[in-house]
Amino acid sequence: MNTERNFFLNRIKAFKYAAKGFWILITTEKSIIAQAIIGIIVTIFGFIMNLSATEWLFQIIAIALILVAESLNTGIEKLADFVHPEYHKEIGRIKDISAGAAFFAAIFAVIIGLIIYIPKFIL
Ligand SMILES: Nc1ncnc2c1ncn2[C@@H]1O[C@H](COP(=O)(O)OP(=O)(O)OP(=O)(O)O)[C@@H](O)[C@H]1O
Repeated sequence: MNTERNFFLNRIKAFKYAAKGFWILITTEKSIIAQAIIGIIVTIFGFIMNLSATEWLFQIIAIALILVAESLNTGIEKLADFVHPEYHKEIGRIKDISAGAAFFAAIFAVIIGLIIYIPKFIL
């Protein structure tokens, strides 16, 4: 019973830490704020273009993919700067790889965007 209670208390605590991290990201991290603003603009555009339910789902997934990848990239950059603030070739490589993950997400988000919007403008 007690371990069960601890489990739930720990889950609530973990949720609070995660919410704190979310708040840090959206209030202090310029790259996340910029991506969130783009996400809001694209969402407004979605309303203007009257997207179908399926198109909305893919657009929301694309926005989420970008924000999640960018957030993890930010975390890895912070960790790298903390463990090794000075210049190091390997830190540069780690940061490049981490940024590459965000780039991956961006490529697929653009593909999703093209599939949704090209027919609306061309057909
Ligand atoms: N300590 C370092 N040692 C070697 N290369 C680094 C180091 N810090 C940054 N770099 C290089 O500079 C690039 C940009 O790093 P930085 O941490 O400034 O990321 P950024 O994308 O500019 O960050 P932000 O998301 O804050 O704009 C890295 O991908 C890496 O190639």
